[in-house]
Amino acid sequence: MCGSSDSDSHDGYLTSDYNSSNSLFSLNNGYSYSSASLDRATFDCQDSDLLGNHKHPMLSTEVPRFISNDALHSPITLNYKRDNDDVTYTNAKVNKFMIVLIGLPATGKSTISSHLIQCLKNNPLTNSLRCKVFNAGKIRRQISCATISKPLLLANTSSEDLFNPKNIDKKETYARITLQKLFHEINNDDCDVGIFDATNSTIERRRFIFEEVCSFNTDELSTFNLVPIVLQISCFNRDFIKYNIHNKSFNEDYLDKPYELAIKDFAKRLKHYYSQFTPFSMDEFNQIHQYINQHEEIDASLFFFNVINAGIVEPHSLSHSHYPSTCGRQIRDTIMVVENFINHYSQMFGFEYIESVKLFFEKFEDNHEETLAALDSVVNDEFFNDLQELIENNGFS
Ligand SMILES: Nc1ncnc2c1ncn2[C@@H]1O[C@H](COP(=O)(O)OP(=O)(O)O)[C@@H](O)[C@H]1O
Ligand SMILES: O=P(O)(O)OC[C@H]1O[C@@](CO)(OP(=O)(O)O)[C@@H](O)[C@@H]1O
Repeated sequence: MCGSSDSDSHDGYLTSDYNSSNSLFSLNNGYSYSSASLDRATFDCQDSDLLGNHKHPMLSTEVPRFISNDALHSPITLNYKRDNDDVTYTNAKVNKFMIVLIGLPATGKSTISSHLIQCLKNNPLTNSLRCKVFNAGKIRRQISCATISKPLLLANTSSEDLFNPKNIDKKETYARITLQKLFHEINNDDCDVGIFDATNSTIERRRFIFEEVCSFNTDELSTFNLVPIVLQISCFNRDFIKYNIHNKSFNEDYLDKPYELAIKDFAKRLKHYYSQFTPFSMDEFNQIHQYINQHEEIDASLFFFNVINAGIVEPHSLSHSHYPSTCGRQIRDTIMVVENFINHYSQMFGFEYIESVKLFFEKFEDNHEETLAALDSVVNDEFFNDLQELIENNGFS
């Protein structure tokens, strides 16, 4: 066990000075932002042994050959007939789903979201659900590009750096706008599964999100009930991280930047995130569940899944599901499909990804291109040791 322990902070969570009138989601005031109290809650680190895996890159392990190409390419579907007449209601409201992603930058959150959507679309139980990703980075770029018409201005000073913890308020604003967009589209019945794609890397952020979910669900004017699913994406393998950083240097933030500058900037961003990140734990799950039950005055549903190292680390012991006592078929079906996706992620998508990583490094070693040398010079052992130290200083080892 690691991380601080402070029993008062449990109360801080449960007695946040939050109310529906200062909610982000308010049908009467669609553009207000709440200021939830940000007391730090207790964190009981149950995943600490996993974080230690940095020291043992797993790429040397052969990708299992028993997986056929078919299994790699076609998402597994369940032989289970959907009963279209069975619509689940909670508090007389129709259920919709919100997937709250958690994970450091470049762990694969956006990629795995698109895989999940593919899987939901391919399953007869869930293919009628309209899924949409709400990406905080995309919203940030839309807003900042509209004002400065550039992909991302690289910061020269810490006060210019959006990802420096000093500037957390700016970053929170983009996240809130993104969340607001998700609630708005759910409420307008434009979407049935909203994926909130952001790092959601602090307990404070997650507390805010769940306060908003409660506010949405208890708002008399809203017609829908949101069923929250936490999906934590972790990546501890150094080769995976390095490959992902390389790919991140081509995203919209860096379109107009030279490769080396992009790599350096993204590496700096990662360090900021490692210094603040708190993984989601069962302790936090229980606190959130208790909070939702109290505020919604029902036996609320809450689900928690993990994808670790592209699914090659078995996450079963970390996942947790709380089905409400009167759980309808639609919730059970949807969760079953999500659970199936998680449990078979490596076969469906993970091994193919690992093949790409292996190919990348093989090519990299055979033909050490000048531009890629920049990757080695920035994302090296020293960098990984710094990340390890940052996360340890943050209370995890
Ligand atoms: N599971 C995965 N399958 C395929 N590619 C992946 C996977 N995870 C990461 N990647 C690669 O890493 C890059 C960064 O992943 P991304 O999904 O953008 O991470 P995040 O959303 O967590 O910042 C992607 O562009 C992709 O090339
Ligand atoms: O506000 P948080 O939760 O950090 O998440 C949003 C941030 O995550 C990032 C992290 O790199 O997402 P993305 O890579 O998907 O664009 C930033 O672009 C974005 O501003």
